[in-house]
Amino acid sequence: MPVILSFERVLGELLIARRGFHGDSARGRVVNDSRKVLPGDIFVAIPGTVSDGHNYIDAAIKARAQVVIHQHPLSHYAPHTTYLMVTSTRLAYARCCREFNGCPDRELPLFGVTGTNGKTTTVYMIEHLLRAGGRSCGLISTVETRDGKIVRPADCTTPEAGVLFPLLAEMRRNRLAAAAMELSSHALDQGRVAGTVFRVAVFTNLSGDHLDYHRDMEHYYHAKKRLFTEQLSPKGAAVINVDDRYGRRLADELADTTRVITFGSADAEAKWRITNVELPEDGVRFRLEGRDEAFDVGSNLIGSHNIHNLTGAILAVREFGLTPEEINRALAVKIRVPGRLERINSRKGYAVYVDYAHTDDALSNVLEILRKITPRRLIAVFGAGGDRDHLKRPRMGLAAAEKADLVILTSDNPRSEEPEAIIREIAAGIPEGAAYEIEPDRFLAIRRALELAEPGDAVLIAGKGHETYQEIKGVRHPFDDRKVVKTVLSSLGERGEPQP
Ligand SMILES: CC(=O)N[C@H]1[C@@H](OP(=O)(O)OP(=O)(O)OC[C@H]2O[C@@H](n3ccc(=O)[nH]c3=O)[C@H](O)[C@@H]2O)O[C@H](CO)[C@@H](O)[C@@H]1O[C@H](C)C(=O)N[C@@H](C)C(=O)N[C@H](CCC(=O)O)C(=O)O
Ligand SMILES: Nc1ncnc2c1ncn2[C@@H]1O[C@H](COP(=O)(O)OP(=O)(O)OP(=O)(O)O)[C@@H](O)[C@H]1O
Ligand SMILES: N[C@H](CCC[C@H](N)C(=O)O)C(=O)O
Ligand SMILES: [Mg+2]
Repeated sequence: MPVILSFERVLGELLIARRGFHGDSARGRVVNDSRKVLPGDIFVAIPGTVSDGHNYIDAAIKARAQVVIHQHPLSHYAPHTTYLMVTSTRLAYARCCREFNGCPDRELPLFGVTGTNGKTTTVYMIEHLLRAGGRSCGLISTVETRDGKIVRPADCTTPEAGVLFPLLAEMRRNRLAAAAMELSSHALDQGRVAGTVFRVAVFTNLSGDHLDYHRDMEHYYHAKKRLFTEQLSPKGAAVINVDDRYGRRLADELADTTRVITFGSADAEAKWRITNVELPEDGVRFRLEGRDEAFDVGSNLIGSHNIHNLTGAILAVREFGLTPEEINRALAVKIRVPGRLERINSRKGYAVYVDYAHTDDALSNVLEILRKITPRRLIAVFGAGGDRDHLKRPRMGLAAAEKADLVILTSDNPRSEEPEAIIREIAAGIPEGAAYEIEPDRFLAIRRALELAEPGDAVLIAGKGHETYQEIKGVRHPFDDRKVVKTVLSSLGERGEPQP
């Protein structure tokens, strides 16, 4: 019967095994996919959501893996191979990736942001504030990663450990002062950042999403909470939005163990309160009041949700020593978050907004914001991702029908599902009598909305934001809402300019 080893013991064994391989210590990468194994690699067998890495151990050995890390006893053991059994191969994998990349988080202060909505926006704000304040900052986000030299489009929100730690190590080699990264609930649940220490952790909010994966809100909440209970430095700070009910709960549950910095609206019980809110058409203005200090904030980003995102970012960078003066200087420079309320004007006099709202909460929020600044009708075009949370679909239908004058349901990465079936699930939430149309072809849906729009109207095209593809049956076809809008506007002779 194999013995379960502690991680420290595993590391010790790995260092010996790596030295032993042809005397070449550079060999021995940690790999969790048998298809990527090269001679001398360490293969980690991870039980996944689709298959189980334990089924691929023979394939990994055939590809000449030198070491196998597993968590279940095996039916047979090959000669000339070192087997290490641990309680969780997922955690061992992340911790090995971290160690083999020199534990970059020891010298690179990390800002982690989690929550259902607002993560990307908040990490962009943190990066902006730090950079404008003279501190270079790496970025790991749903849109792209930036390591200080190279900007790469992102494949996911939080990369798996085998991609993440080399990226953080590169940031450290590039002498960045800090890094801001998004933590998805999947990443936290799967321990993609196990062992990593964060300087500041920000909680934006929690609402219904990803219940296909987490089963219920309680599991979803606990996945998010791990950032604060398992990954935050004892000297670090938790910045929490207590206008959100899960945020209030998190702040309460952390109060005895963690330095918690709460923020919320004027009447919230919070260390920092948001007052004097102004929501003009071209940005936001508000005052942030602490116990003994206050400062006035202004930004080009529109919408009350961005007041919360900005506050989270501001309180995070204050932990890094930025002063209110530095923060205000930085905010005087425009912030741009790709695909988040990006506005394109038509010559005819209506506005088009491309946004990444893909939950009912986000849709409802964004439509409320547009309602305040739109003189006439609101037209919303959106769909819902295939092979993802089904429960949010009817709620998205309801939220949009309640807040928009006309809804056009279309496709948004149907993946392996039938587009019409997804649309039917969204439509099931639309109340009787609400105005809606169905056009599964997203290009035609956008064209239909722009043809219907009159001067003074606003068209919201939601769900894809920065994305540049439409994924149908495993194939990603080029599709960028922003480009499609411009193409359609040109074809209608109404091409306007994007608003800065
Ligand atoms: C549900 C989920 O998170 N899945 C992720 C997870 O896959 P998994 O562990 O379930 O892997 P699996 O396919 O069951 O395979 C199990 C193991 O066998 C190995 N294997 C498999 C086949 C083979 O021939 N040989 C082999 O060794 C695999 O490499 C894996 O280690 O780990 C994989 C590698 O790390 C990820 O690519 C994969 O992301 C999939 C593509 C995905 O769609 N993830 C989404 C849901 C996601 O993570 N999204 C969040 C954002 C959500 C948000 O917006 O809030 C993100 O952080 O991006
Ligand atoms: N604080 C917020 N509260 C509610 N809605 C928000 C908030 N911030 C952003 N949104 C809405 O959610 C959309 C997605 O925002 P963002 O990309 O910042 O979120 P995210 O948490 O990174 O999402 P993802 O889980 O896809 O990575 C925005 O386009 C906007 O419509
Ligand atoms: N980043 C989120 C939202 C994607 C929204 C939509 N465009 C989709 O592809 O489902 C996710 O992975 O769930
Ligand atoms: Mg994101």
